[in-house]
Amino acid sequence: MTLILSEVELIVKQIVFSADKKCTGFLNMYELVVEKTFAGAHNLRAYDGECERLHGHNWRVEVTLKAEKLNELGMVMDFKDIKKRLEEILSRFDHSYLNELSEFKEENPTTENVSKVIYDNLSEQLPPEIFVAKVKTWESEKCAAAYYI
Ligand SMILES: Nc1nc2c(c(=O)[nH]1)N=C([C@H](O)[C@H](O)COP(=O)(O)OP(=O)(O)OP(=O)(O)O)CN2
Repeated sequence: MTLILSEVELIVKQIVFSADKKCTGFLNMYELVVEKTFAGAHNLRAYDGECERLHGHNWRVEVTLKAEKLNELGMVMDFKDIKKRLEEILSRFDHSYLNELSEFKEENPTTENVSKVIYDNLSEQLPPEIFVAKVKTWESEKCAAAYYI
């Protein structure tokens, strides 16, 4: 039952997206994935355990874009372009103490929140025909959290 409900929810979201962005269909999409890394320190406020203390990670960020149509070059978006935008966003995070950034003054810089901040930042920059389907951030080789439509 849970699976069926989440599938319905996904389809409804895609229909809403299609209506918002004036796309005609929602089943056949192109997908583009790029990946970048950064090194950043953080501590999780109010966390009952060692993660409350200052520590660092080599984070890996995977961004998935989707579009219904390709541009005149046959691309969702040039890899160079999306990588540059992602790099610009991550340049603020790289070699920084994430808790000190404005985005994480109130919210804890968890992997979930890091993904959401990147998702929101990128979404603001993209033209309406391209959307950020998912941002998945890896805090370590085995732990990741994603924010997605
Ligand atoms: N849902 C989340 N859980 C945790 C997050 C998070 O961002 N989202 N973050 C942490 C801490 O940052 C912690 O440093 C990472 O925890 P963990 O993966 O357990 O790291 P370890 O290096 O201690 O892993 P081991 O496999 O135990 O060596 C915690 N939870």
